[in-house]
Amino acid sequence: MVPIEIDGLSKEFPGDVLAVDDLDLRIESGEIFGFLGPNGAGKSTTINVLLGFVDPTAGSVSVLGQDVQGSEFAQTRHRIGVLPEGYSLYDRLSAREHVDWVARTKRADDDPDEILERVGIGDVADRRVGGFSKGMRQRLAFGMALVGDPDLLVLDEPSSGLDPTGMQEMRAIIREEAATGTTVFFSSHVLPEVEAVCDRVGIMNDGRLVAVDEIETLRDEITSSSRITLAVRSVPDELGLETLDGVTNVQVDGSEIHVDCRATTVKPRVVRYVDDRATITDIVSEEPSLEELFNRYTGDADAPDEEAPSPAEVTA
Ligand SMILES: Nc1ncnc2c1ncn2[C@@H]1O[C@H](COP(=O)(O)OP(=O)(O)OP(=O)(O)O)[C@@H](O)[C@H]1O
Repeated sequence: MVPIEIDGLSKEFPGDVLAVDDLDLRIESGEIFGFLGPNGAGKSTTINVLLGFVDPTAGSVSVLGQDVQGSEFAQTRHRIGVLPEGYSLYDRLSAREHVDWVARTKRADDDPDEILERVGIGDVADRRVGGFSKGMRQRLAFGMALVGDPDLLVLDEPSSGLDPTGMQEMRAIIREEAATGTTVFFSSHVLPEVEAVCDRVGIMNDGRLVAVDEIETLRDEITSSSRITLAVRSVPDELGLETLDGVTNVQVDGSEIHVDCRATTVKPRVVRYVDDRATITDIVSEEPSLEELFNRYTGDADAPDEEAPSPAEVTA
């Protein structure tokens, strides 16, 4: 059974807003999938369709083997752990009461204290949530998503409000969940977090999925962005590196040779080529960051977590 299968999904909102445009996506069991895109790209809409909260305008979506529009889907929801965007908590209830409430709704026998301990707020289990900081609320919402040992975790911006330690702890839990076969689908603007934990990423832009693959493969697809710098004792005259297949640019700066390659796989050939002609004293290999990939695929020169651009400003 494929945990998430999306075929030709489109969602149009009134006012001619095409939030999701003909999306095909398949997520495999146990996979940690990062769903990226600038503000307004269509991530939350896709997630809302996945959870059966929003009906598609076109296409079909099946989650844990069930059509999200079918009458059986209500039961399937119990097997999904969700951390939605803009979740609400009850200020007068304690953290334990929140987890307990989800456990009862899901008919799960989890020990709320164990869950709260796991997400790092075991010591405030009895405190009313009204006085919680943003990070504490986020940890609680994440804990609520973990109730019932879900087969699928759908997390919308899970690290929002978390400090670096909180992010690390959340990543560790995500990995633990995936190791036991849980599929994790999460949207994020925090690119290092995505890079650290995801098997594959999908990049949405203006309602369309503009890239989907392992980060390494996406890197390789970005031409001339993969750079290697070789320090040599002395640069030979007429090195001729430009003629090497896959090399897109060569710059010599003193005793350093900067070489742009079409793919990371070209780099070993560059090293061998130079090694045959000079004495190499140092090698520095640079990869484009996920942020560069993101900007490249979304055509957005600004940082991805800047203020929301209008849909018209987000171009493919
Ligand atoms: N209920 C709605 N009614 C009308 N338009 C909507 C509705 N929900 C979303 N949209 C529009 O659909 C587009 C996609 O929005 P969506 O919230 O899916 O983007 P997103 O990628 O999740 O953005 P963000 O990163 O800002 O959360 C936007 O243009 C948004 O204004």
